[in-house]
Amino acid sequence: MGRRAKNKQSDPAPFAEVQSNAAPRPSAKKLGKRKAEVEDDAVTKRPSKKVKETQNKQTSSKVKGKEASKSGKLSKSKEKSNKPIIEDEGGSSEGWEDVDDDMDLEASKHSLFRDSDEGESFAGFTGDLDEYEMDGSEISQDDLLQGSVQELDLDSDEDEDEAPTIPSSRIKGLKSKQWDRPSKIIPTGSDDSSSDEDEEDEDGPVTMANMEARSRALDEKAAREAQLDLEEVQDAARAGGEEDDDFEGGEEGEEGEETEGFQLPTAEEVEEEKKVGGPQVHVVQRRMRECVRILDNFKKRATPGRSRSEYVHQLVSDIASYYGYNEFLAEKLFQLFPVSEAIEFFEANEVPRPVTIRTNTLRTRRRDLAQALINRGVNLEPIGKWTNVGLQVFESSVPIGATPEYLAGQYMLQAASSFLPVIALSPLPGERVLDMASAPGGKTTHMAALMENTGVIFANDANKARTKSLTANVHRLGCKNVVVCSYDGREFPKVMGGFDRVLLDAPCSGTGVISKDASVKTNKSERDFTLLSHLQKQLILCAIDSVSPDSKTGGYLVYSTCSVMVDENEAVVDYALRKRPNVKLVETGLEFGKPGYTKYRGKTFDPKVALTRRFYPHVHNMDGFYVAKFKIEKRFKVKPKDEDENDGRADKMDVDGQQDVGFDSDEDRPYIEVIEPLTSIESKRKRMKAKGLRVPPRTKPAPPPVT
Ligand SMILES: C[S@@+](CC[C@H](N)C(=O)[O-])C[C@H]1O[C@@H](n2cnc3c(N)ncnc32)[C@H](O)[C@@H]1O
Repeated sequence: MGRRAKNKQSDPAPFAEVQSNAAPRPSAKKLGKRKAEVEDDAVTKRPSKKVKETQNKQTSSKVKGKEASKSGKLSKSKEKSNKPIIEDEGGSSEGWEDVDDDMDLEASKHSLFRDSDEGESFAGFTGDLDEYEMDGSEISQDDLLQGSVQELDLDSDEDEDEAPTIPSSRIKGLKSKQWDRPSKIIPTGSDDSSSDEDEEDEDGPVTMANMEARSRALDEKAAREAQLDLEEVQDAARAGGEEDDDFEGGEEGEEGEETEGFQLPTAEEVEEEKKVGGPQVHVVQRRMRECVRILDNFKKRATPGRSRSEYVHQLVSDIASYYGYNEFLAEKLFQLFPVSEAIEFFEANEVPRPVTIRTNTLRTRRRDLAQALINRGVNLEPIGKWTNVGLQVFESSVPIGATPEYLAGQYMLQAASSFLPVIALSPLPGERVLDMASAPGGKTTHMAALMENTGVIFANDANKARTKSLTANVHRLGCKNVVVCSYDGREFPKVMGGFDRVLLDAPCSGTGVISKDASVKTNKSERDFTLLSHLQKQLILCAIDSVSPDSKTGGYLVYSTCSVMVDENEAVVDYALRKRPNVKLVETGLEFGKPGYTKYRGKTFDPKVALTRRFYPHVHNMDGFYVAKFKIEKRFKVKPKDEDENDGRADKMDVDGQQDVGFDSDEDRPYIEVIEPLTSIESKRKRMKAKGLRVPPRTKPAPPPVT
């Protein structure tokens, strides 16, 4: 069983849905882990709006299957529709006998499956820094070189190469509100224009000819449902259940607003709760609702004498126990959002994201792939307008990770968010590209397709074991312009430089992919974030220095993570801007995403950091992700500026200046101290030996850095 499957969570209903009079439970320590179990007991009540919409969506989902069935495509496979879409490698291939070759392919010739190249790839990784037993000061150099990369396993595990699995809840129970209907992978409230109210789903079979219209109608419906969901969550969070009718009154005229009936627990009560193993679930749920409601309008709703931080503290503590996070991480994530949005984020992490695939345009066209998969009984549709290679899979009677098309390399199983950095980088045919942390190759193979198998991509990953799956994917997808290598990214550009474009899809905490790997909820500590941010800062400087400012066609770096943490994103980007005055941030070219923070908890970043993009599960229905794009210019000499005048930043591109741009400021020292030993001749010799390369004689000086 894959890691994803192991970490799979059931899909509990939003806390707001569980009535506060649910049957009391004796103890609720580790509530998060037992949440689903608890909810079985709890009386659930869905707001009427929700019920209606849910019925619609279920109908719609069924209708899709019915349509396909009518067209003769799913007649047998429908019976098997409860089978997993994707099975572990070696999973069965049953369902293939359902293939119907009679589909009128001509009908598909026009319409939505425009061919093109974009998007791809899989989502991030999640590393477990706890496995890396090191204590800051006692790290040996070799540990830092190899341990930090390989033992940390700073890689995403929800990879397309590893027998893709879908949590069974996606297929069987249809519990997930986001899964059991075609929820759209786009920003909510997007630019969908057209049209008719409720286009009927039952008016005929799905064909390639009518699929675009159908798809649009479903998208619209999904957008409406998403909006209703959002409103519902917000209402529930604010109003705290139907008994709290005071919220409807709005902000005005609430003078005598009801605050009675809920009091924060006293220290003694908290102690009592602890003694009996923690609070009961319904107590936690009610307290969370009340805290959200009060924090939403603290002045009017708080109990006199209680501070805002007391409510926040209680809410964070309850979030941690309810959703199963450690308190440190619950608080760090909570701080990212306004109060009720934070709840939406935590809720979204309980729900799996849609299954998506990327067409490999080196092997096929999207419409042909869609047709082939429809013929096999796969229910799918294009992801959204922002990608012309992505398909979202709703249900399938065959394992999506083992179809003949998959094995023939016609597609990659990839999270929609992983398409984004490659779209932002937009490598061109004939270019020289570095993918600095590339395994298992979702983004590498996407880039190879955009480059039409020309030029060259150096696909590097420090973890040698992971380069095996990278190589396998490169072969399966027919990428002929890829050279796989395994260096610590911090050795670039000394290993090689002069790239037109570089992608640094950095090792990160995986806080954007908690729905795929729930272990992140409990295995991250403050020290992990410090170490990761440190590594990311080292890597980004090396990535910048690997780009050729003289590139005729490019000169770009894209930095991405599957983390939502500011320390791993904006703080790293801002650091790079300060350390390398020859780079500037540019538009990512992505049509959606929230702007990066320019101010966060007392820190101020370069205003241009707003050009970077954040993606969230609760907003975009995709994994949490971050994308920044830099243009690298020539390294002119710069004149140091008066610290006071310029916030310590060098005056960029002042050719009359004196001081070269470099690493050698005091601020860099802690980073250099780690890098330097790693690039010493001796450790280089060791690494070369380990790789089976010929080691140069000891007298030979190390090659000069490539600039
Ligand atoms: C987020 S994953 C990359 C996913 C990949 N870009 C894809 O789309 O398939 C991060 C990768 O960074 C690698 N890594 C960790 N530390 C590294 C380092 N110092 N240098 C290069 N790669 C590193 C991990 O082995 C992991 O494969």
